[in-house]
Amino acid sequence: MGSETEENLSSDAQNETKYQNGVDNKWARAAKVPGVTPMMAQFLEIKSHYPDCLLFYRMGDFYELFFEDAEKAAAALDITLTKRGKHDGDDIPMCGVPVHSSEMYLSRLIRKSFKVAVCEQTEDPAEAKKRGSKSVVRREVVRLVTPGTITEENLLDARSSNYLVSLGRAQSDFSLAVVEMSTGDFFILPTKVGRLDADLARLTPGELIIPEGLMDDDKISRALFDWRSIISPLNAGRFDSSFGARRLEDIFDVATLDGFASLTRADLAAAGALVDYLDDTQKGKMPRLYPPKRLSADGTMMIDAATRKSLELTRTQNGETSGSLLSVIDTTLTGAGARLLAKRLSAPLTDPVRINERLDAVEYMLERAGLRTDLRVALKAAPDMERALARLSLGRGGPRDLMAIRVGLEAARTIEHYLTAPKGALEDMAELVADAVSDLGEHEALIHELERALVDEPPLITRDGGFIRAGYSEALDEYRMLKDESRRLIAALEADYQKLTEVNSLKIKHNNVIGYHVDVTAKHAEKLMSAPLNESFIHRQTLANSVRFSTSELSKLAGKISEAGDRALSLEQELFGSLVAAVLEKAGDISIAAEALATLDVSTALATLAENERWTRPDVDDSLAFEVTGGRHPVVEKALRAENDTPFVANDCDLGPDDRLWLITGPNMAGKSTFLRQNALIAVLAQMGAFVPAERAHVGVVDRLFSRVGASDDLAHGRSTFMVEMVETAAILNQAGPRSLVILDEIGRGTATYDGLSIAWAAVENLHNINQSRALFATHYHELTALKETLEAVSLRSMKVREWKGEVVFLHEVGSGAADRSYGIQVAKLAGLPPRVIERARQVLDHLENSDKGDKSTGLVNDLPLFQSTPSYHAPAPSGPSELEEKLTDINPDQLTPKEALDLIYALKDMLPQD
Ligand SMILES: Nc1ncnc2c1ncn2[C@@H]1O[C@H](COP(=O)(O)OP(=O)(O)OP(=O)(O)O)[C@@H](O)[C@H]1O
Repeated sequence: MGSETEENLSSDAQNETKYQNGVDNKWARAAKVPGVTPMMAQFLEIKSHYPDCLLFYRMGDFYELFFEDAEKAAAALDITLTKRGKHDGDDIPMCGVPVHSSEMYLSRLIRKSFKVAVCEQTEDPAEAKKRGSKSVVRREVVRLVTPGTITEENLLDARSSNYLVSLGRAQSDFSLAVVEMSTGDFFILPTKVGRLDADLARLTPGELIIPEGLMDDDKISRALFDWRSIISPLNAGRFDSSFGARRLEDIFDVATLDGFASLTRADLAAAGALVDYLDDTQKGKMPRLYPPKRLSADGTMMIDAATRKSLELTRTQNGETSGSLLSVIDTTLTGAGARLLAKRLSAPLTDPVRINERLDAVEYMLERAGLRTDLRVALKAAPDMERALARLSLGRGGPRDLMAIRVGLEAARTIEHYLTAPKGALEDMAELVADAVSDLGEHEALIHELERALVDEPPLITRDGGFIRAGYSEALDEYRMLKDESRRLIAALEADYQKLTEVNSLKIKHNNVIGYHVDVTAKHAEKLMSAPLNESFIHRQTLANSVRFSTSELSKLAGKISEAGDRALSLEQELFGSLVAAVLEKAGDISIAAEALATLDVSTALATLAENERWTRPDVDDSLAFEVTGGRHPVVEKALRAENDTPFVANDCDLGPDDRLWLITGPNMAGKSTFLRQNALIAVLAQMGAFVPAERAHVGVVDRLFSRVGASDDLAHGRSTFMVEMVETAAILNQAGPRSLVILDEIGRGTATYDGLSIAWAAVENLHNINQSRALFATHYHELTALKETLEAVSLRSMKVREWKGEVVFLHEVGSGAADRSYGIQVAKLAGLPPRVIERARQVLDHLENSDKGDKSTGLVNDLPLFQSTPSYHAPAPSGPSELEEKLTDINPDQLTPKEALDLIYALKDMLPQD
């Protein structure tokens, strides 16, 4: 395809969607080019409806991709790009993936945010032939696979949620509708442009659908900037609120939505478009959805994207899960439990009552070690019922999904027994645990049915049968017996034929091409091909070492076997259908039980964590206290332990009304950032309902948490380090209130000293007087400590260090008062800056500290010309080859054995000056 067409193509693809009536895009036009083959015309016609998807076009055992789809997929999957035929004079690029391993390729494409339209052959090629020799087999897109709508076990991460989110708008109101297709969770989160980024950061969706044209609004486009790679713009007509209301009424089969939480127009716009998109991608097979819950944004701690990133709640700054807070606290045993824990961590609560309910459940488990061990053994065996159920309801489930339900319900039964069996258990049970017990429910009939029906280790898919247990269906047993019986008859026939032909090596064999046949070696073939045996034995095939025959008796028997096999298979599939129906009938109760298991998993996991790590229950209330005794940073503590078993130094933090703004000074590497972050993490942990890494903690609920700890360039946004820092600081100073907790680390350091100091100064004043938040402010500007005189709630703290033989030793202890010096040069020395640079820096520092007026740096140049003052830092001129150099000259590397070479390296190292 020429480059001119290429250009038209991309703009076409963006502007056109399949929802326009009568598609007229480059694909539709290409289908009409003279000379296009019927197959290519069909491909182009189908592709014209899915311009923004890669079209997996089924051809036999492969999905083929053509044109730019092929180029994109070949690059993304690292597979060979070839060509097939020509279109309008140009080669058609092509690549293909085998159907049997297509899931692996799909998962790679989905991870790279592609969408795939799966186009299958929907008629038998023989049928197509009847319409004429040139007719093409009918094909249809049966499913759109998009990052937010996958349900397959191997495409999903078992331990994290995969949300599909839709953004609806009605004038200035915004709403996010959220579905997790793999579990049926459906909720609505009202939002505002200002908190859109924070809300999305809380959800980290796999895919975000928005009305086309929304990004034209500058503010919205800025808020959505970080999410651009997962956005699918859809025709704005699909975000109409009255259309949305009708869609929801249809799906939930209700005449009015009044029974649901009252939904605003923005909610309906978002939810309607979401449901419509699901319907569309699943080609009418709607997943089972719970009625939407409307979450109140007020019920959770607001944490913006920058804060989440800086605190590394669920991912580290590099995007990895390992090393995040979640990775350290996650000791859950089930996928659903892990997902629930991540959800709680992403949305800590602000209502002390609800927080304490969660804490009660953790404490309940903590106090009962024996019970907890039993529960954890049972939980470990519990499969992911939520996801199995979703696959079954979409018609994508298999026998193992039924098995997952059975085993999951059995685990629920065992767990319920453990929880309720002890005497008096119900009386002092924590409320959430008691709720979970009642939610586990009673599923005896279904368990029993599935136990009777399924073999112990069923196959993944239904295609080949073999998953129904003998004894479950008389008819099935009979077909199976017939099949076995016929097999026995075949064995008998083989013996008969051996006798008849007097060929003892004669065998009856089976293969997929010619089915059952008589097989003899070439040596005996002649006998069977001559009279009288040739009357019964009909020659089929001659191979190098054997010759194959069929007989009418054998064909009859084979027919019986295959008939019995077919009947058995279709009966098994029928039985599968009824079992799925029986499960789906109880879907609501099963989901509730699955959720209860997840809650218990989280409570027991957090209790286990608390016990192992010596974490304590925080006091959480409505006060404005933030009082932590002996607090630790869970991730740094774990890293120190793993590295060299260094103990973590615990520190207190008390942001009472008179001391609500701590100004912390101290050298680099002394542990300021760690201290700041650990207090933010303690607030998050406490409010998600977990125990905290401290001896004691009293947390008055925090409504918004802000953290600006270190910054880096944001090249994608075209922002320098300083700009990023200022944008984030602006967000804090504009939004934080008296109930907020603010963590600010070294703001203003990315610019000229006085500018930076002035900004930091003004920021502290603003935080103290206007925002009045509880705040930890770490700085290198010792000048700021003067603010203590004018701002009454400012408290000065410093990281303690000790000097020892000119070196600085970090104690990692937070003490009162300001730091006496910054020790920057000592730290630089530790980092390995050359001694001459360190010495020179000391001179410069002395000079700066001693000159107190005028332009210090001009004075510096005059007083301390660099090269005049540093000759002694050059290494003394060598007077001849050193011992080391001599030794090196003597070495002949080619004559050394590896062992000698190693010894030599040790010897050379020993010769280095011992300084
Ligand atoms: N309380 C502590 N107990 C033990 N080790 C600690 C403690 N706090 C910090 N450390 C160790 O010190 C290192 C530096 O800590 P941190 O990054 O918090 O220092 P900083 O003062 O913020 O430095 P900078 O100003 O250079 O960012 C940590 O990586 C950790 O290994």
